[in-house]
Formats: sequence, C-alpha cells, structure tokens
Amino acid sequence: MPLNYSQDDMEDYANENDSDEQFNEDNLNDEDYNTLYELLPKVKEQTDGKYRNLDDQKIKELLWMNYFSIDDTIEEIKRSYKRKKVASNFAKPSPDEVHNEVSQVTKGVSQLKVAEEKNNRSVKKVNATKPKTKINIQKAIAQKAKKPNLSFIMIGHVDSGKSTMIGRLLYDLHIVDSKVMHKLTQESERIGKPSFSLAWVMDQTPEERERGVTVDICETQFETDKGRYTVIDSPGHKDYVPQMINGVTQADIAVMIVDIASFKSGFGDNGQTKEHLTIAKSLGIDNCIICINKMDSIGWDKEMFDSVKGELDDFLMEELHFKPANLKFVPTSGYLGDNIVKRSQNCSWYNGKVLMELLEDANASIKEVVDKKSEFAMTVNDLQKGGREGELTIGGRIHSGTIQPGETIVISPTNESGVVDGITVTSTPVGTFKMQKKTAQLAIRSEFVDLKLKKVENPDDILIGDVATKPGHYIKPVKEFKCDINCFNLNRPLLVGTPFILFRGNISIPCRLKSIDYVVTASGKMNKKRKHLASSSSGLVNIEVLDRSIPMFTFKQDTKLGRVVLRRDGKTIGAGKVVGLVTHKTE
Ligand SMILES: Nc1nc2c(ncn2[C@@H]2O[C@H](COP(=O)(O)OP(=O)(O)OP(=O)(O)O)[C@@H](O)[C@H]2O)c(=O)[nH]1
Repeated sequence: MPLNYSQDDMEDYANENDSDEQFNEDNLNDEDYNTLYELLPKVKEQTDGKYRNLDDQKIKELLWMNYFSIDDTIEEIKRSYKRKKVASNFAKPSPDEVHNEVSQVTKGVSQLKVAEEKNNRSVKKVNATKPKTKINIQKAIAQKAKKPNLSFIMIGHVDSGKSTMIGRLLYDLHIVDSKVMHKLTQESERIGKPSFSLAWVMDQTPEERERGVTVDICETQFETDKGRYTVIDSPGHKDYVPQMINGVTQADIAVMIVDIASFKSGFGDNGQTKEHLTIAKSLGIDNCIICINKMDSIGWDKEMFDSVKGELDDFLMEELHFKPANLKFVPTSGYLGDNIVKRSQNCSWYNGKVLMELLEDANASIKEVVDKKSEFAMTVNDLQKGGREGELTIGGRIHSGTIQPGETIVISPTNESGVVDGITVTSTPVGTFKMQKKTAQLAIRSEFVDLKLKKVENPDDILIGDVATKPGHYIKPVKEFKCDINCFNLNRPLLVGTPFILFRGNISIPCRLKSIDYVVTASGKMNKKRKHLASSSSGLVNIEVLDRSIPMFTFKQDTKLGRVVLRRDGKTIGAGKVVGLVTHKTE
C-alpha cells in the first residue's frame, strides 16, 4: 500500500484489494521503494533474537501490508507467532494503532458512523448538583491513599479449595471468630460434611451448603493495619463460569487455587484452570498469585510442586503472556492453614512469602488511588428499593473517579437520574470480628459502596449492569460495536450470523457476529474476504447486540470495561477489545 495516497485512494484500495494481492517491489514508486529499504533494518533490529526465521522478503511484505508502519509491522510479526499458541490474550496492539486500523476499515462500511462523535439530541438533559457538604477533596483522597482497597478474586477448578482458603484467611486474620467457626463446624458435621466448615464462611446459601458447590460470587471486605481488601469467592463449576466472569470484572488481581492432587483433570481441556486463567487475562488481570493447594494431601512433595509450577508457568507466560514478575507461586494447605497467614511448619523447602504477605505487597503497589483525568463511573451490581417513592440504593465497585453525597448521577442506558443522598462503605477490621457499616463524605475509585439515591423517577428501569456517571458524561448505549477479537477453543468456525453470549463488565447479553472486516490469516496476512473465524485466529469484526442497546466503552476509553468475553455452548470461545462504537444514521 503506497504511502502518499489520498483518503479516497485508500478507500478504493480497501474496497478493491484484498490481502491476497501479491507484494511486488518492482511495482513500487521510488519514494515507497526508498522507505521500504530504510525501514527494513529497523524492523530487523527490533525483532532480532525474539522472532528469528523471518526473511527479508517476508518483512518487506509485512511493511508494505502495514502501510510502512514499523509498529504495525512488528505487531503483525508478534501476532503471527501468537497464533501458534492454543489460547491468546491479544496482548499488545496499542489502542491507538487499532483505532487507526478501524477508522480506515469503517470507511468501507458506509451506512455506519462511529458513535463517539455522538448524537445526544434524544437524551434528556440532566443537571449536575453540588455536594451536600464542602470538604477538602485532596485531603480526603490523600487520607484514603494511606489505605488503598485491593480487590482480589479466588479462581480455580471446582473443589480446588477456594472457599476453604478464604474461610481460613478470614479465620486466621481474626475476622471470623471461633464462635462462628464452632457453629459452622457443628452444622457441617450434622449433614455429614465436616470438611466444609471453613468453606461455609463464604458459601452461605442452603443450595451451596447442601451441594458443597459455590454457585455465585460472594464478596467480603476486611481491613488490616496496612490496607483494605475485598475478597471475591467465585464458583469453580463449569456451569457457573458466567458468575465467575462477573467476579473477575470487579477484581484487581486473581488468586488461582490449584488442587495439586487432581491437577491433571483441572488443567485438561475439560477443566476450568486454563479457562479461568484465560478469562482473567482477557479481562485485564495482569497479576496472579497461584496457590498450589492441598499440599498436605501429597506430603508436601517438592518435586510435584515444581513440576506443576513448571506446567502452569509455561501456560501463563507462553500462551497468556503474563510477565514472570507478575506471577507468584505458593505451596498451601487452606484446610490446615499452611502458608496462608502463618508460615507452614511442614514445608521447610519454601522460603517465599505466604499468601497474605503477597496480598499486602499487591496492595502496597497501588500507586494512584484516583486517576485525576478519569470521570466517575460505576457499574450497578446490586439494587435495593428504598422505602419512599423515588428512593433506590445501588451497590457496586466505583470504577473510576469520585462521588459525594449531594451529587447527581445519570444511569445508562435509560438516562434515569438520581441524587446521591448517602454513601455507605462496609468493612471488618482485623481482630474485631465485627462488620462495620460507615457512611462516607467521599467515595473513590476501587471502593465497593452502596449509593442511596433519591429523586429517581423510574427506579424499576434501572438494572444490574447499567453504568452510572455524572451528568455531562452519560455513556450513550449502542447496539453495535467493532471488536478486535481473538478466538480459541472453537469446535467449528465462527461464521457471520453466529449467535453467542457476550460478557462486558457484569452484563451478559445475546449477540451475533454481524460482519467481519478482516481475518488475520495463519501467514499473518489480513484477509478481507474471509467470512469466518477459526480457532486460534484473530480479526476485526462487527458485533450486534440482539436484545437492547447497552452502555459500552472502547478499550481506548477504558482498558478494563473496553474488553469483552464471548461464550457459546457453555464454552469460552473468544475475547476481544472494543475498538469502535457504531450507530446507524437512523438511531
Ligand atoms: N486435604 C485438603 N483438603 C482441602 C483443602 N482445601 C479444601 N479442601 C477440601 O476440598 C473440598 C472442596 O473445598 P471448597 O473450599 O468447597 O472448594 P471450592 O474450590 O470453593 O469449590 P467450588 O467453589 O464449588 O468450586 C472440601 O472438602 C474441602 O475440605 C486443603 O488444603 N487440603
């Protein structure tokens, strides 16, 4: 593709040519020819050592295909290597670069326009209101920064010991007292499941206790001298992966629990170990603590620990592209409490940190508690009707920005609004055994809060998954968006028209593959003719939401909420980054 072409030429090129067109340097004009030879050594230098076996001809071809952009070419080279892996985390294409690609491809889709340029006429105007009490916000933020809130989720194959681990953590931190434990032990013994007493601290519904299986996420807040924490328990059973995805979207880091005694079944294709890790990475979790658990059941065998650690390390680094420094492995027994809060006496060969110390390190590494550039946004995760008309309490994690009582919020997709009447934060300080509900004059990013709202016209229109912002920053809902997608685990190809369930934040909604702009072929070429995606392939696609319009973010706007996961037939089949929101002219 020549460099100095006009926009019209580029459109013609996009419409008329496909990626199968052969590169022939004899046909280049002088300027393009010179550019090619100037850039070739630069690409070689930057990819040398990592991506060998690429000959000059192939690099020239890739440079040409990518309009002589070094970054895009290197990205293409990386992608072609990535596709050799079973799963992918679509690690790097920079949002800007993807955005550029999209703005070129969207030119060909003539009926559509990128929605970010807004059509807000139909949206009722909601005015901002001032906080009830004037406070020194900087001082209040600085105060909160002394104890940031780290949210971590326990993930892992069914029965690996997630709930037991949390029960043990809370018990050893003196958050759950011995009276509660004694009661739970008696109750679990009564139904013949004594080993579940610790798990019952988190598994609270009769269904969960009877079946010994967690079916939904459950979160608990606690506070140590150094930091605040939210621990999220998630189900390991394959039928409850959607609930697990919901939990991941509210977490900063993941704690993967692996049952060493049945590692193979959990790690195989039918197990959830790989699926949970892939989902976590796809949804933006970059740090993972891996507890190799139930070590008591194999006599704390170091060789077995090393072998399982090796297999997991390979998968996490090579296929999911975790950075080695962001992975921490601990040998644990959640049941007996080894290496959770207290150091194990049974495992002299392990000199690393225990789970709680690793969580403290992760908490201490939170640098900025509020990103000053980002506006308030919160996904609604819980709803409680108020006693009076127009009252409603919404619960959730503040995703970005700050909020104070007295301020008005507006909720997408219905444009309902309400005035924040009060903010409550819940936590149990270590050693007190008492959950405290505190009212707050200010709540900030990463806190789990309940916002009591008043003056809500139609409370019934607000649903879980809706997004609250301040007036002027309303997220316009869309029914279609462009997505840079990676597919894995497909039994049969994903064709245009195929329906699937899309997960974004805590929303899960039926969607279909509306069209494919291009597929990246096995040889690393962009193919604009292909109308299906195969396993381990990637591409730029249009996704249509089938039920209703939903609030969406691009990856450029928000690196967490701008990500989606696709599931079909009970399997996770792909993940992607949203690169453009699309509205039809008639909308
Ligand atoms: N030997 C041994 N057994 C454990 C350990 N941790 C948990 N268990 C047992 O494993 C079984 C399952 O524990 P849970 O904590 O319910 O497992 P889970 O991962 O939360 O289960 P789901 O949420 O349903 O996937 C229970 O019988 C536990 O007592 C451990 O460290 N050692």
